[in-house]
Amino acid sequence: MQRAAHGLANAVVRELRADGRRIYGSSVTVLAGKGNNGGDGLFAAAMLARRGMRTTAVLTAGSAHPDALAAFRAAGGRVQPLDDANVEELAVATAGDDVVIDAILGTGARGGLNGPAAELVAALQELHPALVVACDVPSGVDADTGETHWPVLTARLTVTFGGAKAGLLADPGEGCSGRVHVVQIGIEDHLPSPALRRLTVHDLAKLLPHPGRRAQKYTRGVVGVVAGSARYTGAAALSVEAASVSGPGMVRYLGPETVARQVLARTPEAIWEPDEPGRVQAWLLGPGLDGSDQLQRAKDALQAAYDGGQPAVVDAGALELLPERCPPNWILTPHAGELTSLLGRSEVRVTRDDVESRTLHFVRLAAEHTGAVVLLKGATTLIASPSGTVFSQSDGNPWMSTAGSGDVLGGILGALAASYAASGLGDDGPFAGIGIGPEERWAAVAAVGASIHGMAGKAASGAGPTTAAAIAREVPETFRVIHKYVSA
Ligand SMILES: NC(=O)C1=CN([C@@H]2O[C@H](COP(=O)(O)OP(=O)(O)OC[C@H]3O[C@@H](n4cnc5c(N)ncnc54)[C@H](O)[C@@H]3O)[C@@H](O)[C@H]2O)[C@@H](O)CC1
Ligand SMILES: Nc1ncnc2c1ncn2[C@@H]1O[C@H](COP(=O)(O)OP(=O)(O)O)[C@@H](O)[C@H]1O
Ligand SMILES: [K+]
Repeated sequence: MQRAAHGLANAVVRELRADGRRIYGSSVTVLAGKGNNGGDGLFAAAMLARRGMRTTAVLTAGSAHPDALAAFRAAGGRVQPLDDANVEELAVATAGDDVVIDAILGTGARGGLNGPAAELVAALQELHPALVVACDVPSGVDADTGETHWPVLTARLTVTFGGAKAGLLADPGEGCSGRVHVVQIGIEDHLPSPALRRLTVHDLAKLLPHPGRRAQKYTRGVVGVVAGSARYTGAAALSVEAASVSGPGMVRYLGPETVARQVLARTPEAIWEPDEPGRVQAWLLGPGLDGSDQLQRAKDALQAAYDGGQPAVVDAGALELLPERCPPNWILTPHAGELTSLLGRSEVRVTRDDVESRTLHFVRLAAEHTGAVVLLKGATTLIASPSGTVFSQSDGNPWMSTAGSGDVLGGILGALAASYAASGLGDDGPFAGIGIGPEERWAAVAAVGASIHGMAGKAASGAGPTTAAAIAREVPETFRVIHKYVSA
């Protein structure tokens, strides 16, 4: 507990300094529940009091961790028990402080806040405190799932102990957590492996395909794309362009001539295949499909992938064409609405709101039911392997929620699938090197793609508007940025 509290207090100090604030004389209120989470918060506040901060503890449950409360009092902290009568007054006083530490509930929570604690948090959230730091997990967020019991005080920073909890890496929990800082407290070897894995840029540097000296276009992977239609020409143009800049040996485009002309005007490197495609190592099927001819091409390609054992990235309209059970090297890329329909195909009746409030649960369920890798798009992208492993990538920014952004993601994924299919995902390769087992490698490939898409989008946006085309144009530079981390 001392290590956790120390890590929390240090993080508060760093955050204040980064804001250009002095530590001595600044004010902090810790909202402390009765369990060990409150104990961590009180010990941390005691350390901050000893550094000259004005500290208040609002006890949300009447009692508090006895040793931590004693340490807090001994350090000169002021104690305020919360009750029905003083909620408003304490909310206003707390919102005026330089820092609020949320230490009401941690991993021992059952359900969310209620009573005066819920009222206090709801009132504080409205008052927008300057800096909220959550202790271990924002109170009300389920640490194991990211499911959220409102109200929750949105944190700028969550200081968590031992390892990043799944609830901090899956929406809606991630949306309440801000940046996540992990403090090692010496119990790491005894913890089970984390339920969610997030690839870092160092992981990406190890995993990205890199052409060998004697590479030629067929050994680098050929991706076949069935996308777009007379109505949605842009989906074809964007997905082919994105595939083409994501490092395959070649892109073959299948579609009507009118669309192909526009695709080739943008990406002259692509090959148009009116109907019978040449050899491909992986497929991208679905963005912007419309009309019976394009749907038929997608069906034929899906069948070819099934018969030939090739990976297929299946998006948008092509999600309707899936067999009951997919091969494990297929990557389905629904957004929350499409996941709702996908689950409906296996008699799981849910709404989009259900999916958005339980992202981890439903992405896992979809992978289990379809047998494929399922990549659920959103601010945080979750990628579930049918074997049960889930990756979580959150590298983009909200400006990326723009028409065609998903088509670009499809192109990146199709190209990566072709590259890895051509080079193999062998047992002694880089995936094994970072502890990714054979049954979770296609999910890792999808996580690599989601991460590249996010990084490219963030670079294209800076902190302002961007377009899908601009995201695609940033992909080669994103590869170069990642390669700088090789052996770093
Ligand atoms: N497990 C460990 O090894 C470590 C745990 N630590 C801290 O301990 C925390 C977990 O502590 P606890 O197990 O005491 O649990 P919590 O501090 O999360 O809270 C549990 C207490 O709150 C009550 N409670 C549960 N749900 C409630 C609700 N909805 N409304 C009001 N009260 C509720 C429980 O009856 C219990 O008394 C972690 O989050 C972390 O901050 C750290 O000190 C480091 C080590
Ligand atoms: N708030 C957000 N922050 C970051 N990325 C986002 C956000 N919202 C959506 N995205 C990403 O943008 C893309 C949108 O894809 P999609 O929903 O298929 O849109 P479209 O069909 O218009 O291309 C996905 O990759 C998704 O992860
Ligand atoms: K907390």
